[in-house]
Amino acid sequence: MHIVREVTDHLYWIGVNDHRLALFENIHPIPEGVSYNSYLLKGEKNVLFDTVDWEACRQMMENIEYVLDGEDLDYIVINHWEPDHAASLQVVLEAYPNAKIIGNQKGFQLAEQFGFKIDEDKKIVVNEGDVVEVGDHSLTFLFMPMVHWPEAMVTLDLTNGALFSADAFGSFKALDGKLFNDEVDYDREWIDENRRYLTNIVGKYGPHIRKILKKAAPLLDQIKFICPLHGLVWRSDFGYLLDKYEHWANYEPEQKGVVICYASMYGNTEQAAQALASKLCELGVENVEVFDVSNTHVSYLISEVFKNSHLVLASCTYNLGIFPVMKNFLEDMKALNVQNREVAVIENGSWAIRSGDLISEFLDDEMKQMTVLNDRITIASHLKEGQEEELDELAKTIKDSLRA
Ligand SMILES: Cc1cc2nc3c(=O)[nH]c(=O)nc-3n(C[C@H](O)[C@H](O)[C@H](O)COP(=O)(O)O)c2cc1C
Repeated sequence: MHIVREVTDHLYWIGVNDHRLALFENIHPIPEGVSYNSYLLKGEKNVLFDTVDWEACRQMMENIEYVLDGEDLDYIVINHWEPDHAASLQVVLEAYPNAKIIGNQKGFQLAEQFGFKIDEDKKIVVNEGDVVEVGDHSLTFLFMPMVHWPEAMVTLDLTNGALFSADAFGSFKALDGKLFNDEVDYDREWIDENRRYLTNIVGKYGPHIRKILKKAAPLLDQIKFICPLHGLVWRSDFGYLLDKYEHWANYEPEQKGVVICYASMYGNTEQAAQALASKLCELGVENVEVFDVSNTHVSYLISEVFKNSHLVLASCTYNLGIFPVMKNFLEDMKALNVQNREVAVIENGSWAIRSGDLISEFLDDEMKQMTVLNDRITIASHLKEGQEEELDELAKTIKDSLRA
């Protein structure tokens, strides 16, 4: 049975939802699933835009067959050769051997590396800005290297205004029947999974995202649909989405808020984190969130850090080092280029307390523009009664800094 939705006249979403995959890229949990989007234009020439993960191939093939309704496939545009989008290409080619493949030079190199067998006379190699006529539609191409692979490009159908944006503007979360951004309450139901996808997968490439946003700006008037390879199709409210991307790509927080992340074995560091959270809330600070680093997948922590302006790192000492899960979180922040945040540190230890110094050194030496607030709290095993004042001071410092 086909599962197809119309994007606009003659253009169909023929993608597939996946609720079975536990870990996207075998690393990021996706409890709400993911969609692999593929699109089919049925016109004077029939054009397929990207394919789907191997896992989802059978459903996509049924969808293609239904839309083509006995006609042949003329072209396949591959914007991105990552296997969750290109893996099913070989099967499509076997079913529709006359189809020509439109891609860029780097993409075809990758295709060869991944073992695709594509006849030379089937390849149409495009350069940035080329216009290719496919029947009554004209396609043009913008390259967006490292968002998030080197060959990635977007294709704009100049005839109907559909931008096939590859992984840009993509999101975790299965569509489950919905297709358009205006069919959901995006800010409530989708933005967190969108942010988690973007920040963890292409967070590192903020400057590259800025470049493609700049390149695409003059074309904005012509874009009527943004069709990413994961998540919803956008047909309204582009400003909302672009604003979010501007923040993420510039490493600017979306809101004033405090993310308290603690790493604790016996609960004493945790107690300090919770006490600080309660004091902040009592002072009227909004957007306070607390996370146990041991029990929260790091992709959620990264997403929260991109969203908020302030971070509290509370860690016990472990073999003269930072507690391993906290160290991993720091390394991940560094790898994803997190920067420009205000940070407070709480340390704990029972005989040689080192975690505070080490966290501060990491923030100063390994990351960019991370401002460490002065009032570090040091706990010798368990918070002493007299330390309440220190917590009050820290809460006040954070509040003042949020106001600045
Ligand atoms: C394997 C292991 C290594 C530790 N290494 C250190 C250390 O190097 N320096 C130190 O002061 N405390 C060390 N500790 C003790 C804890 O950091 C300390 O008891 C701390 O108060 C625990 O905080 P928590 O209650 O939040 O887990 C270690 C504990 C364990 C189990």
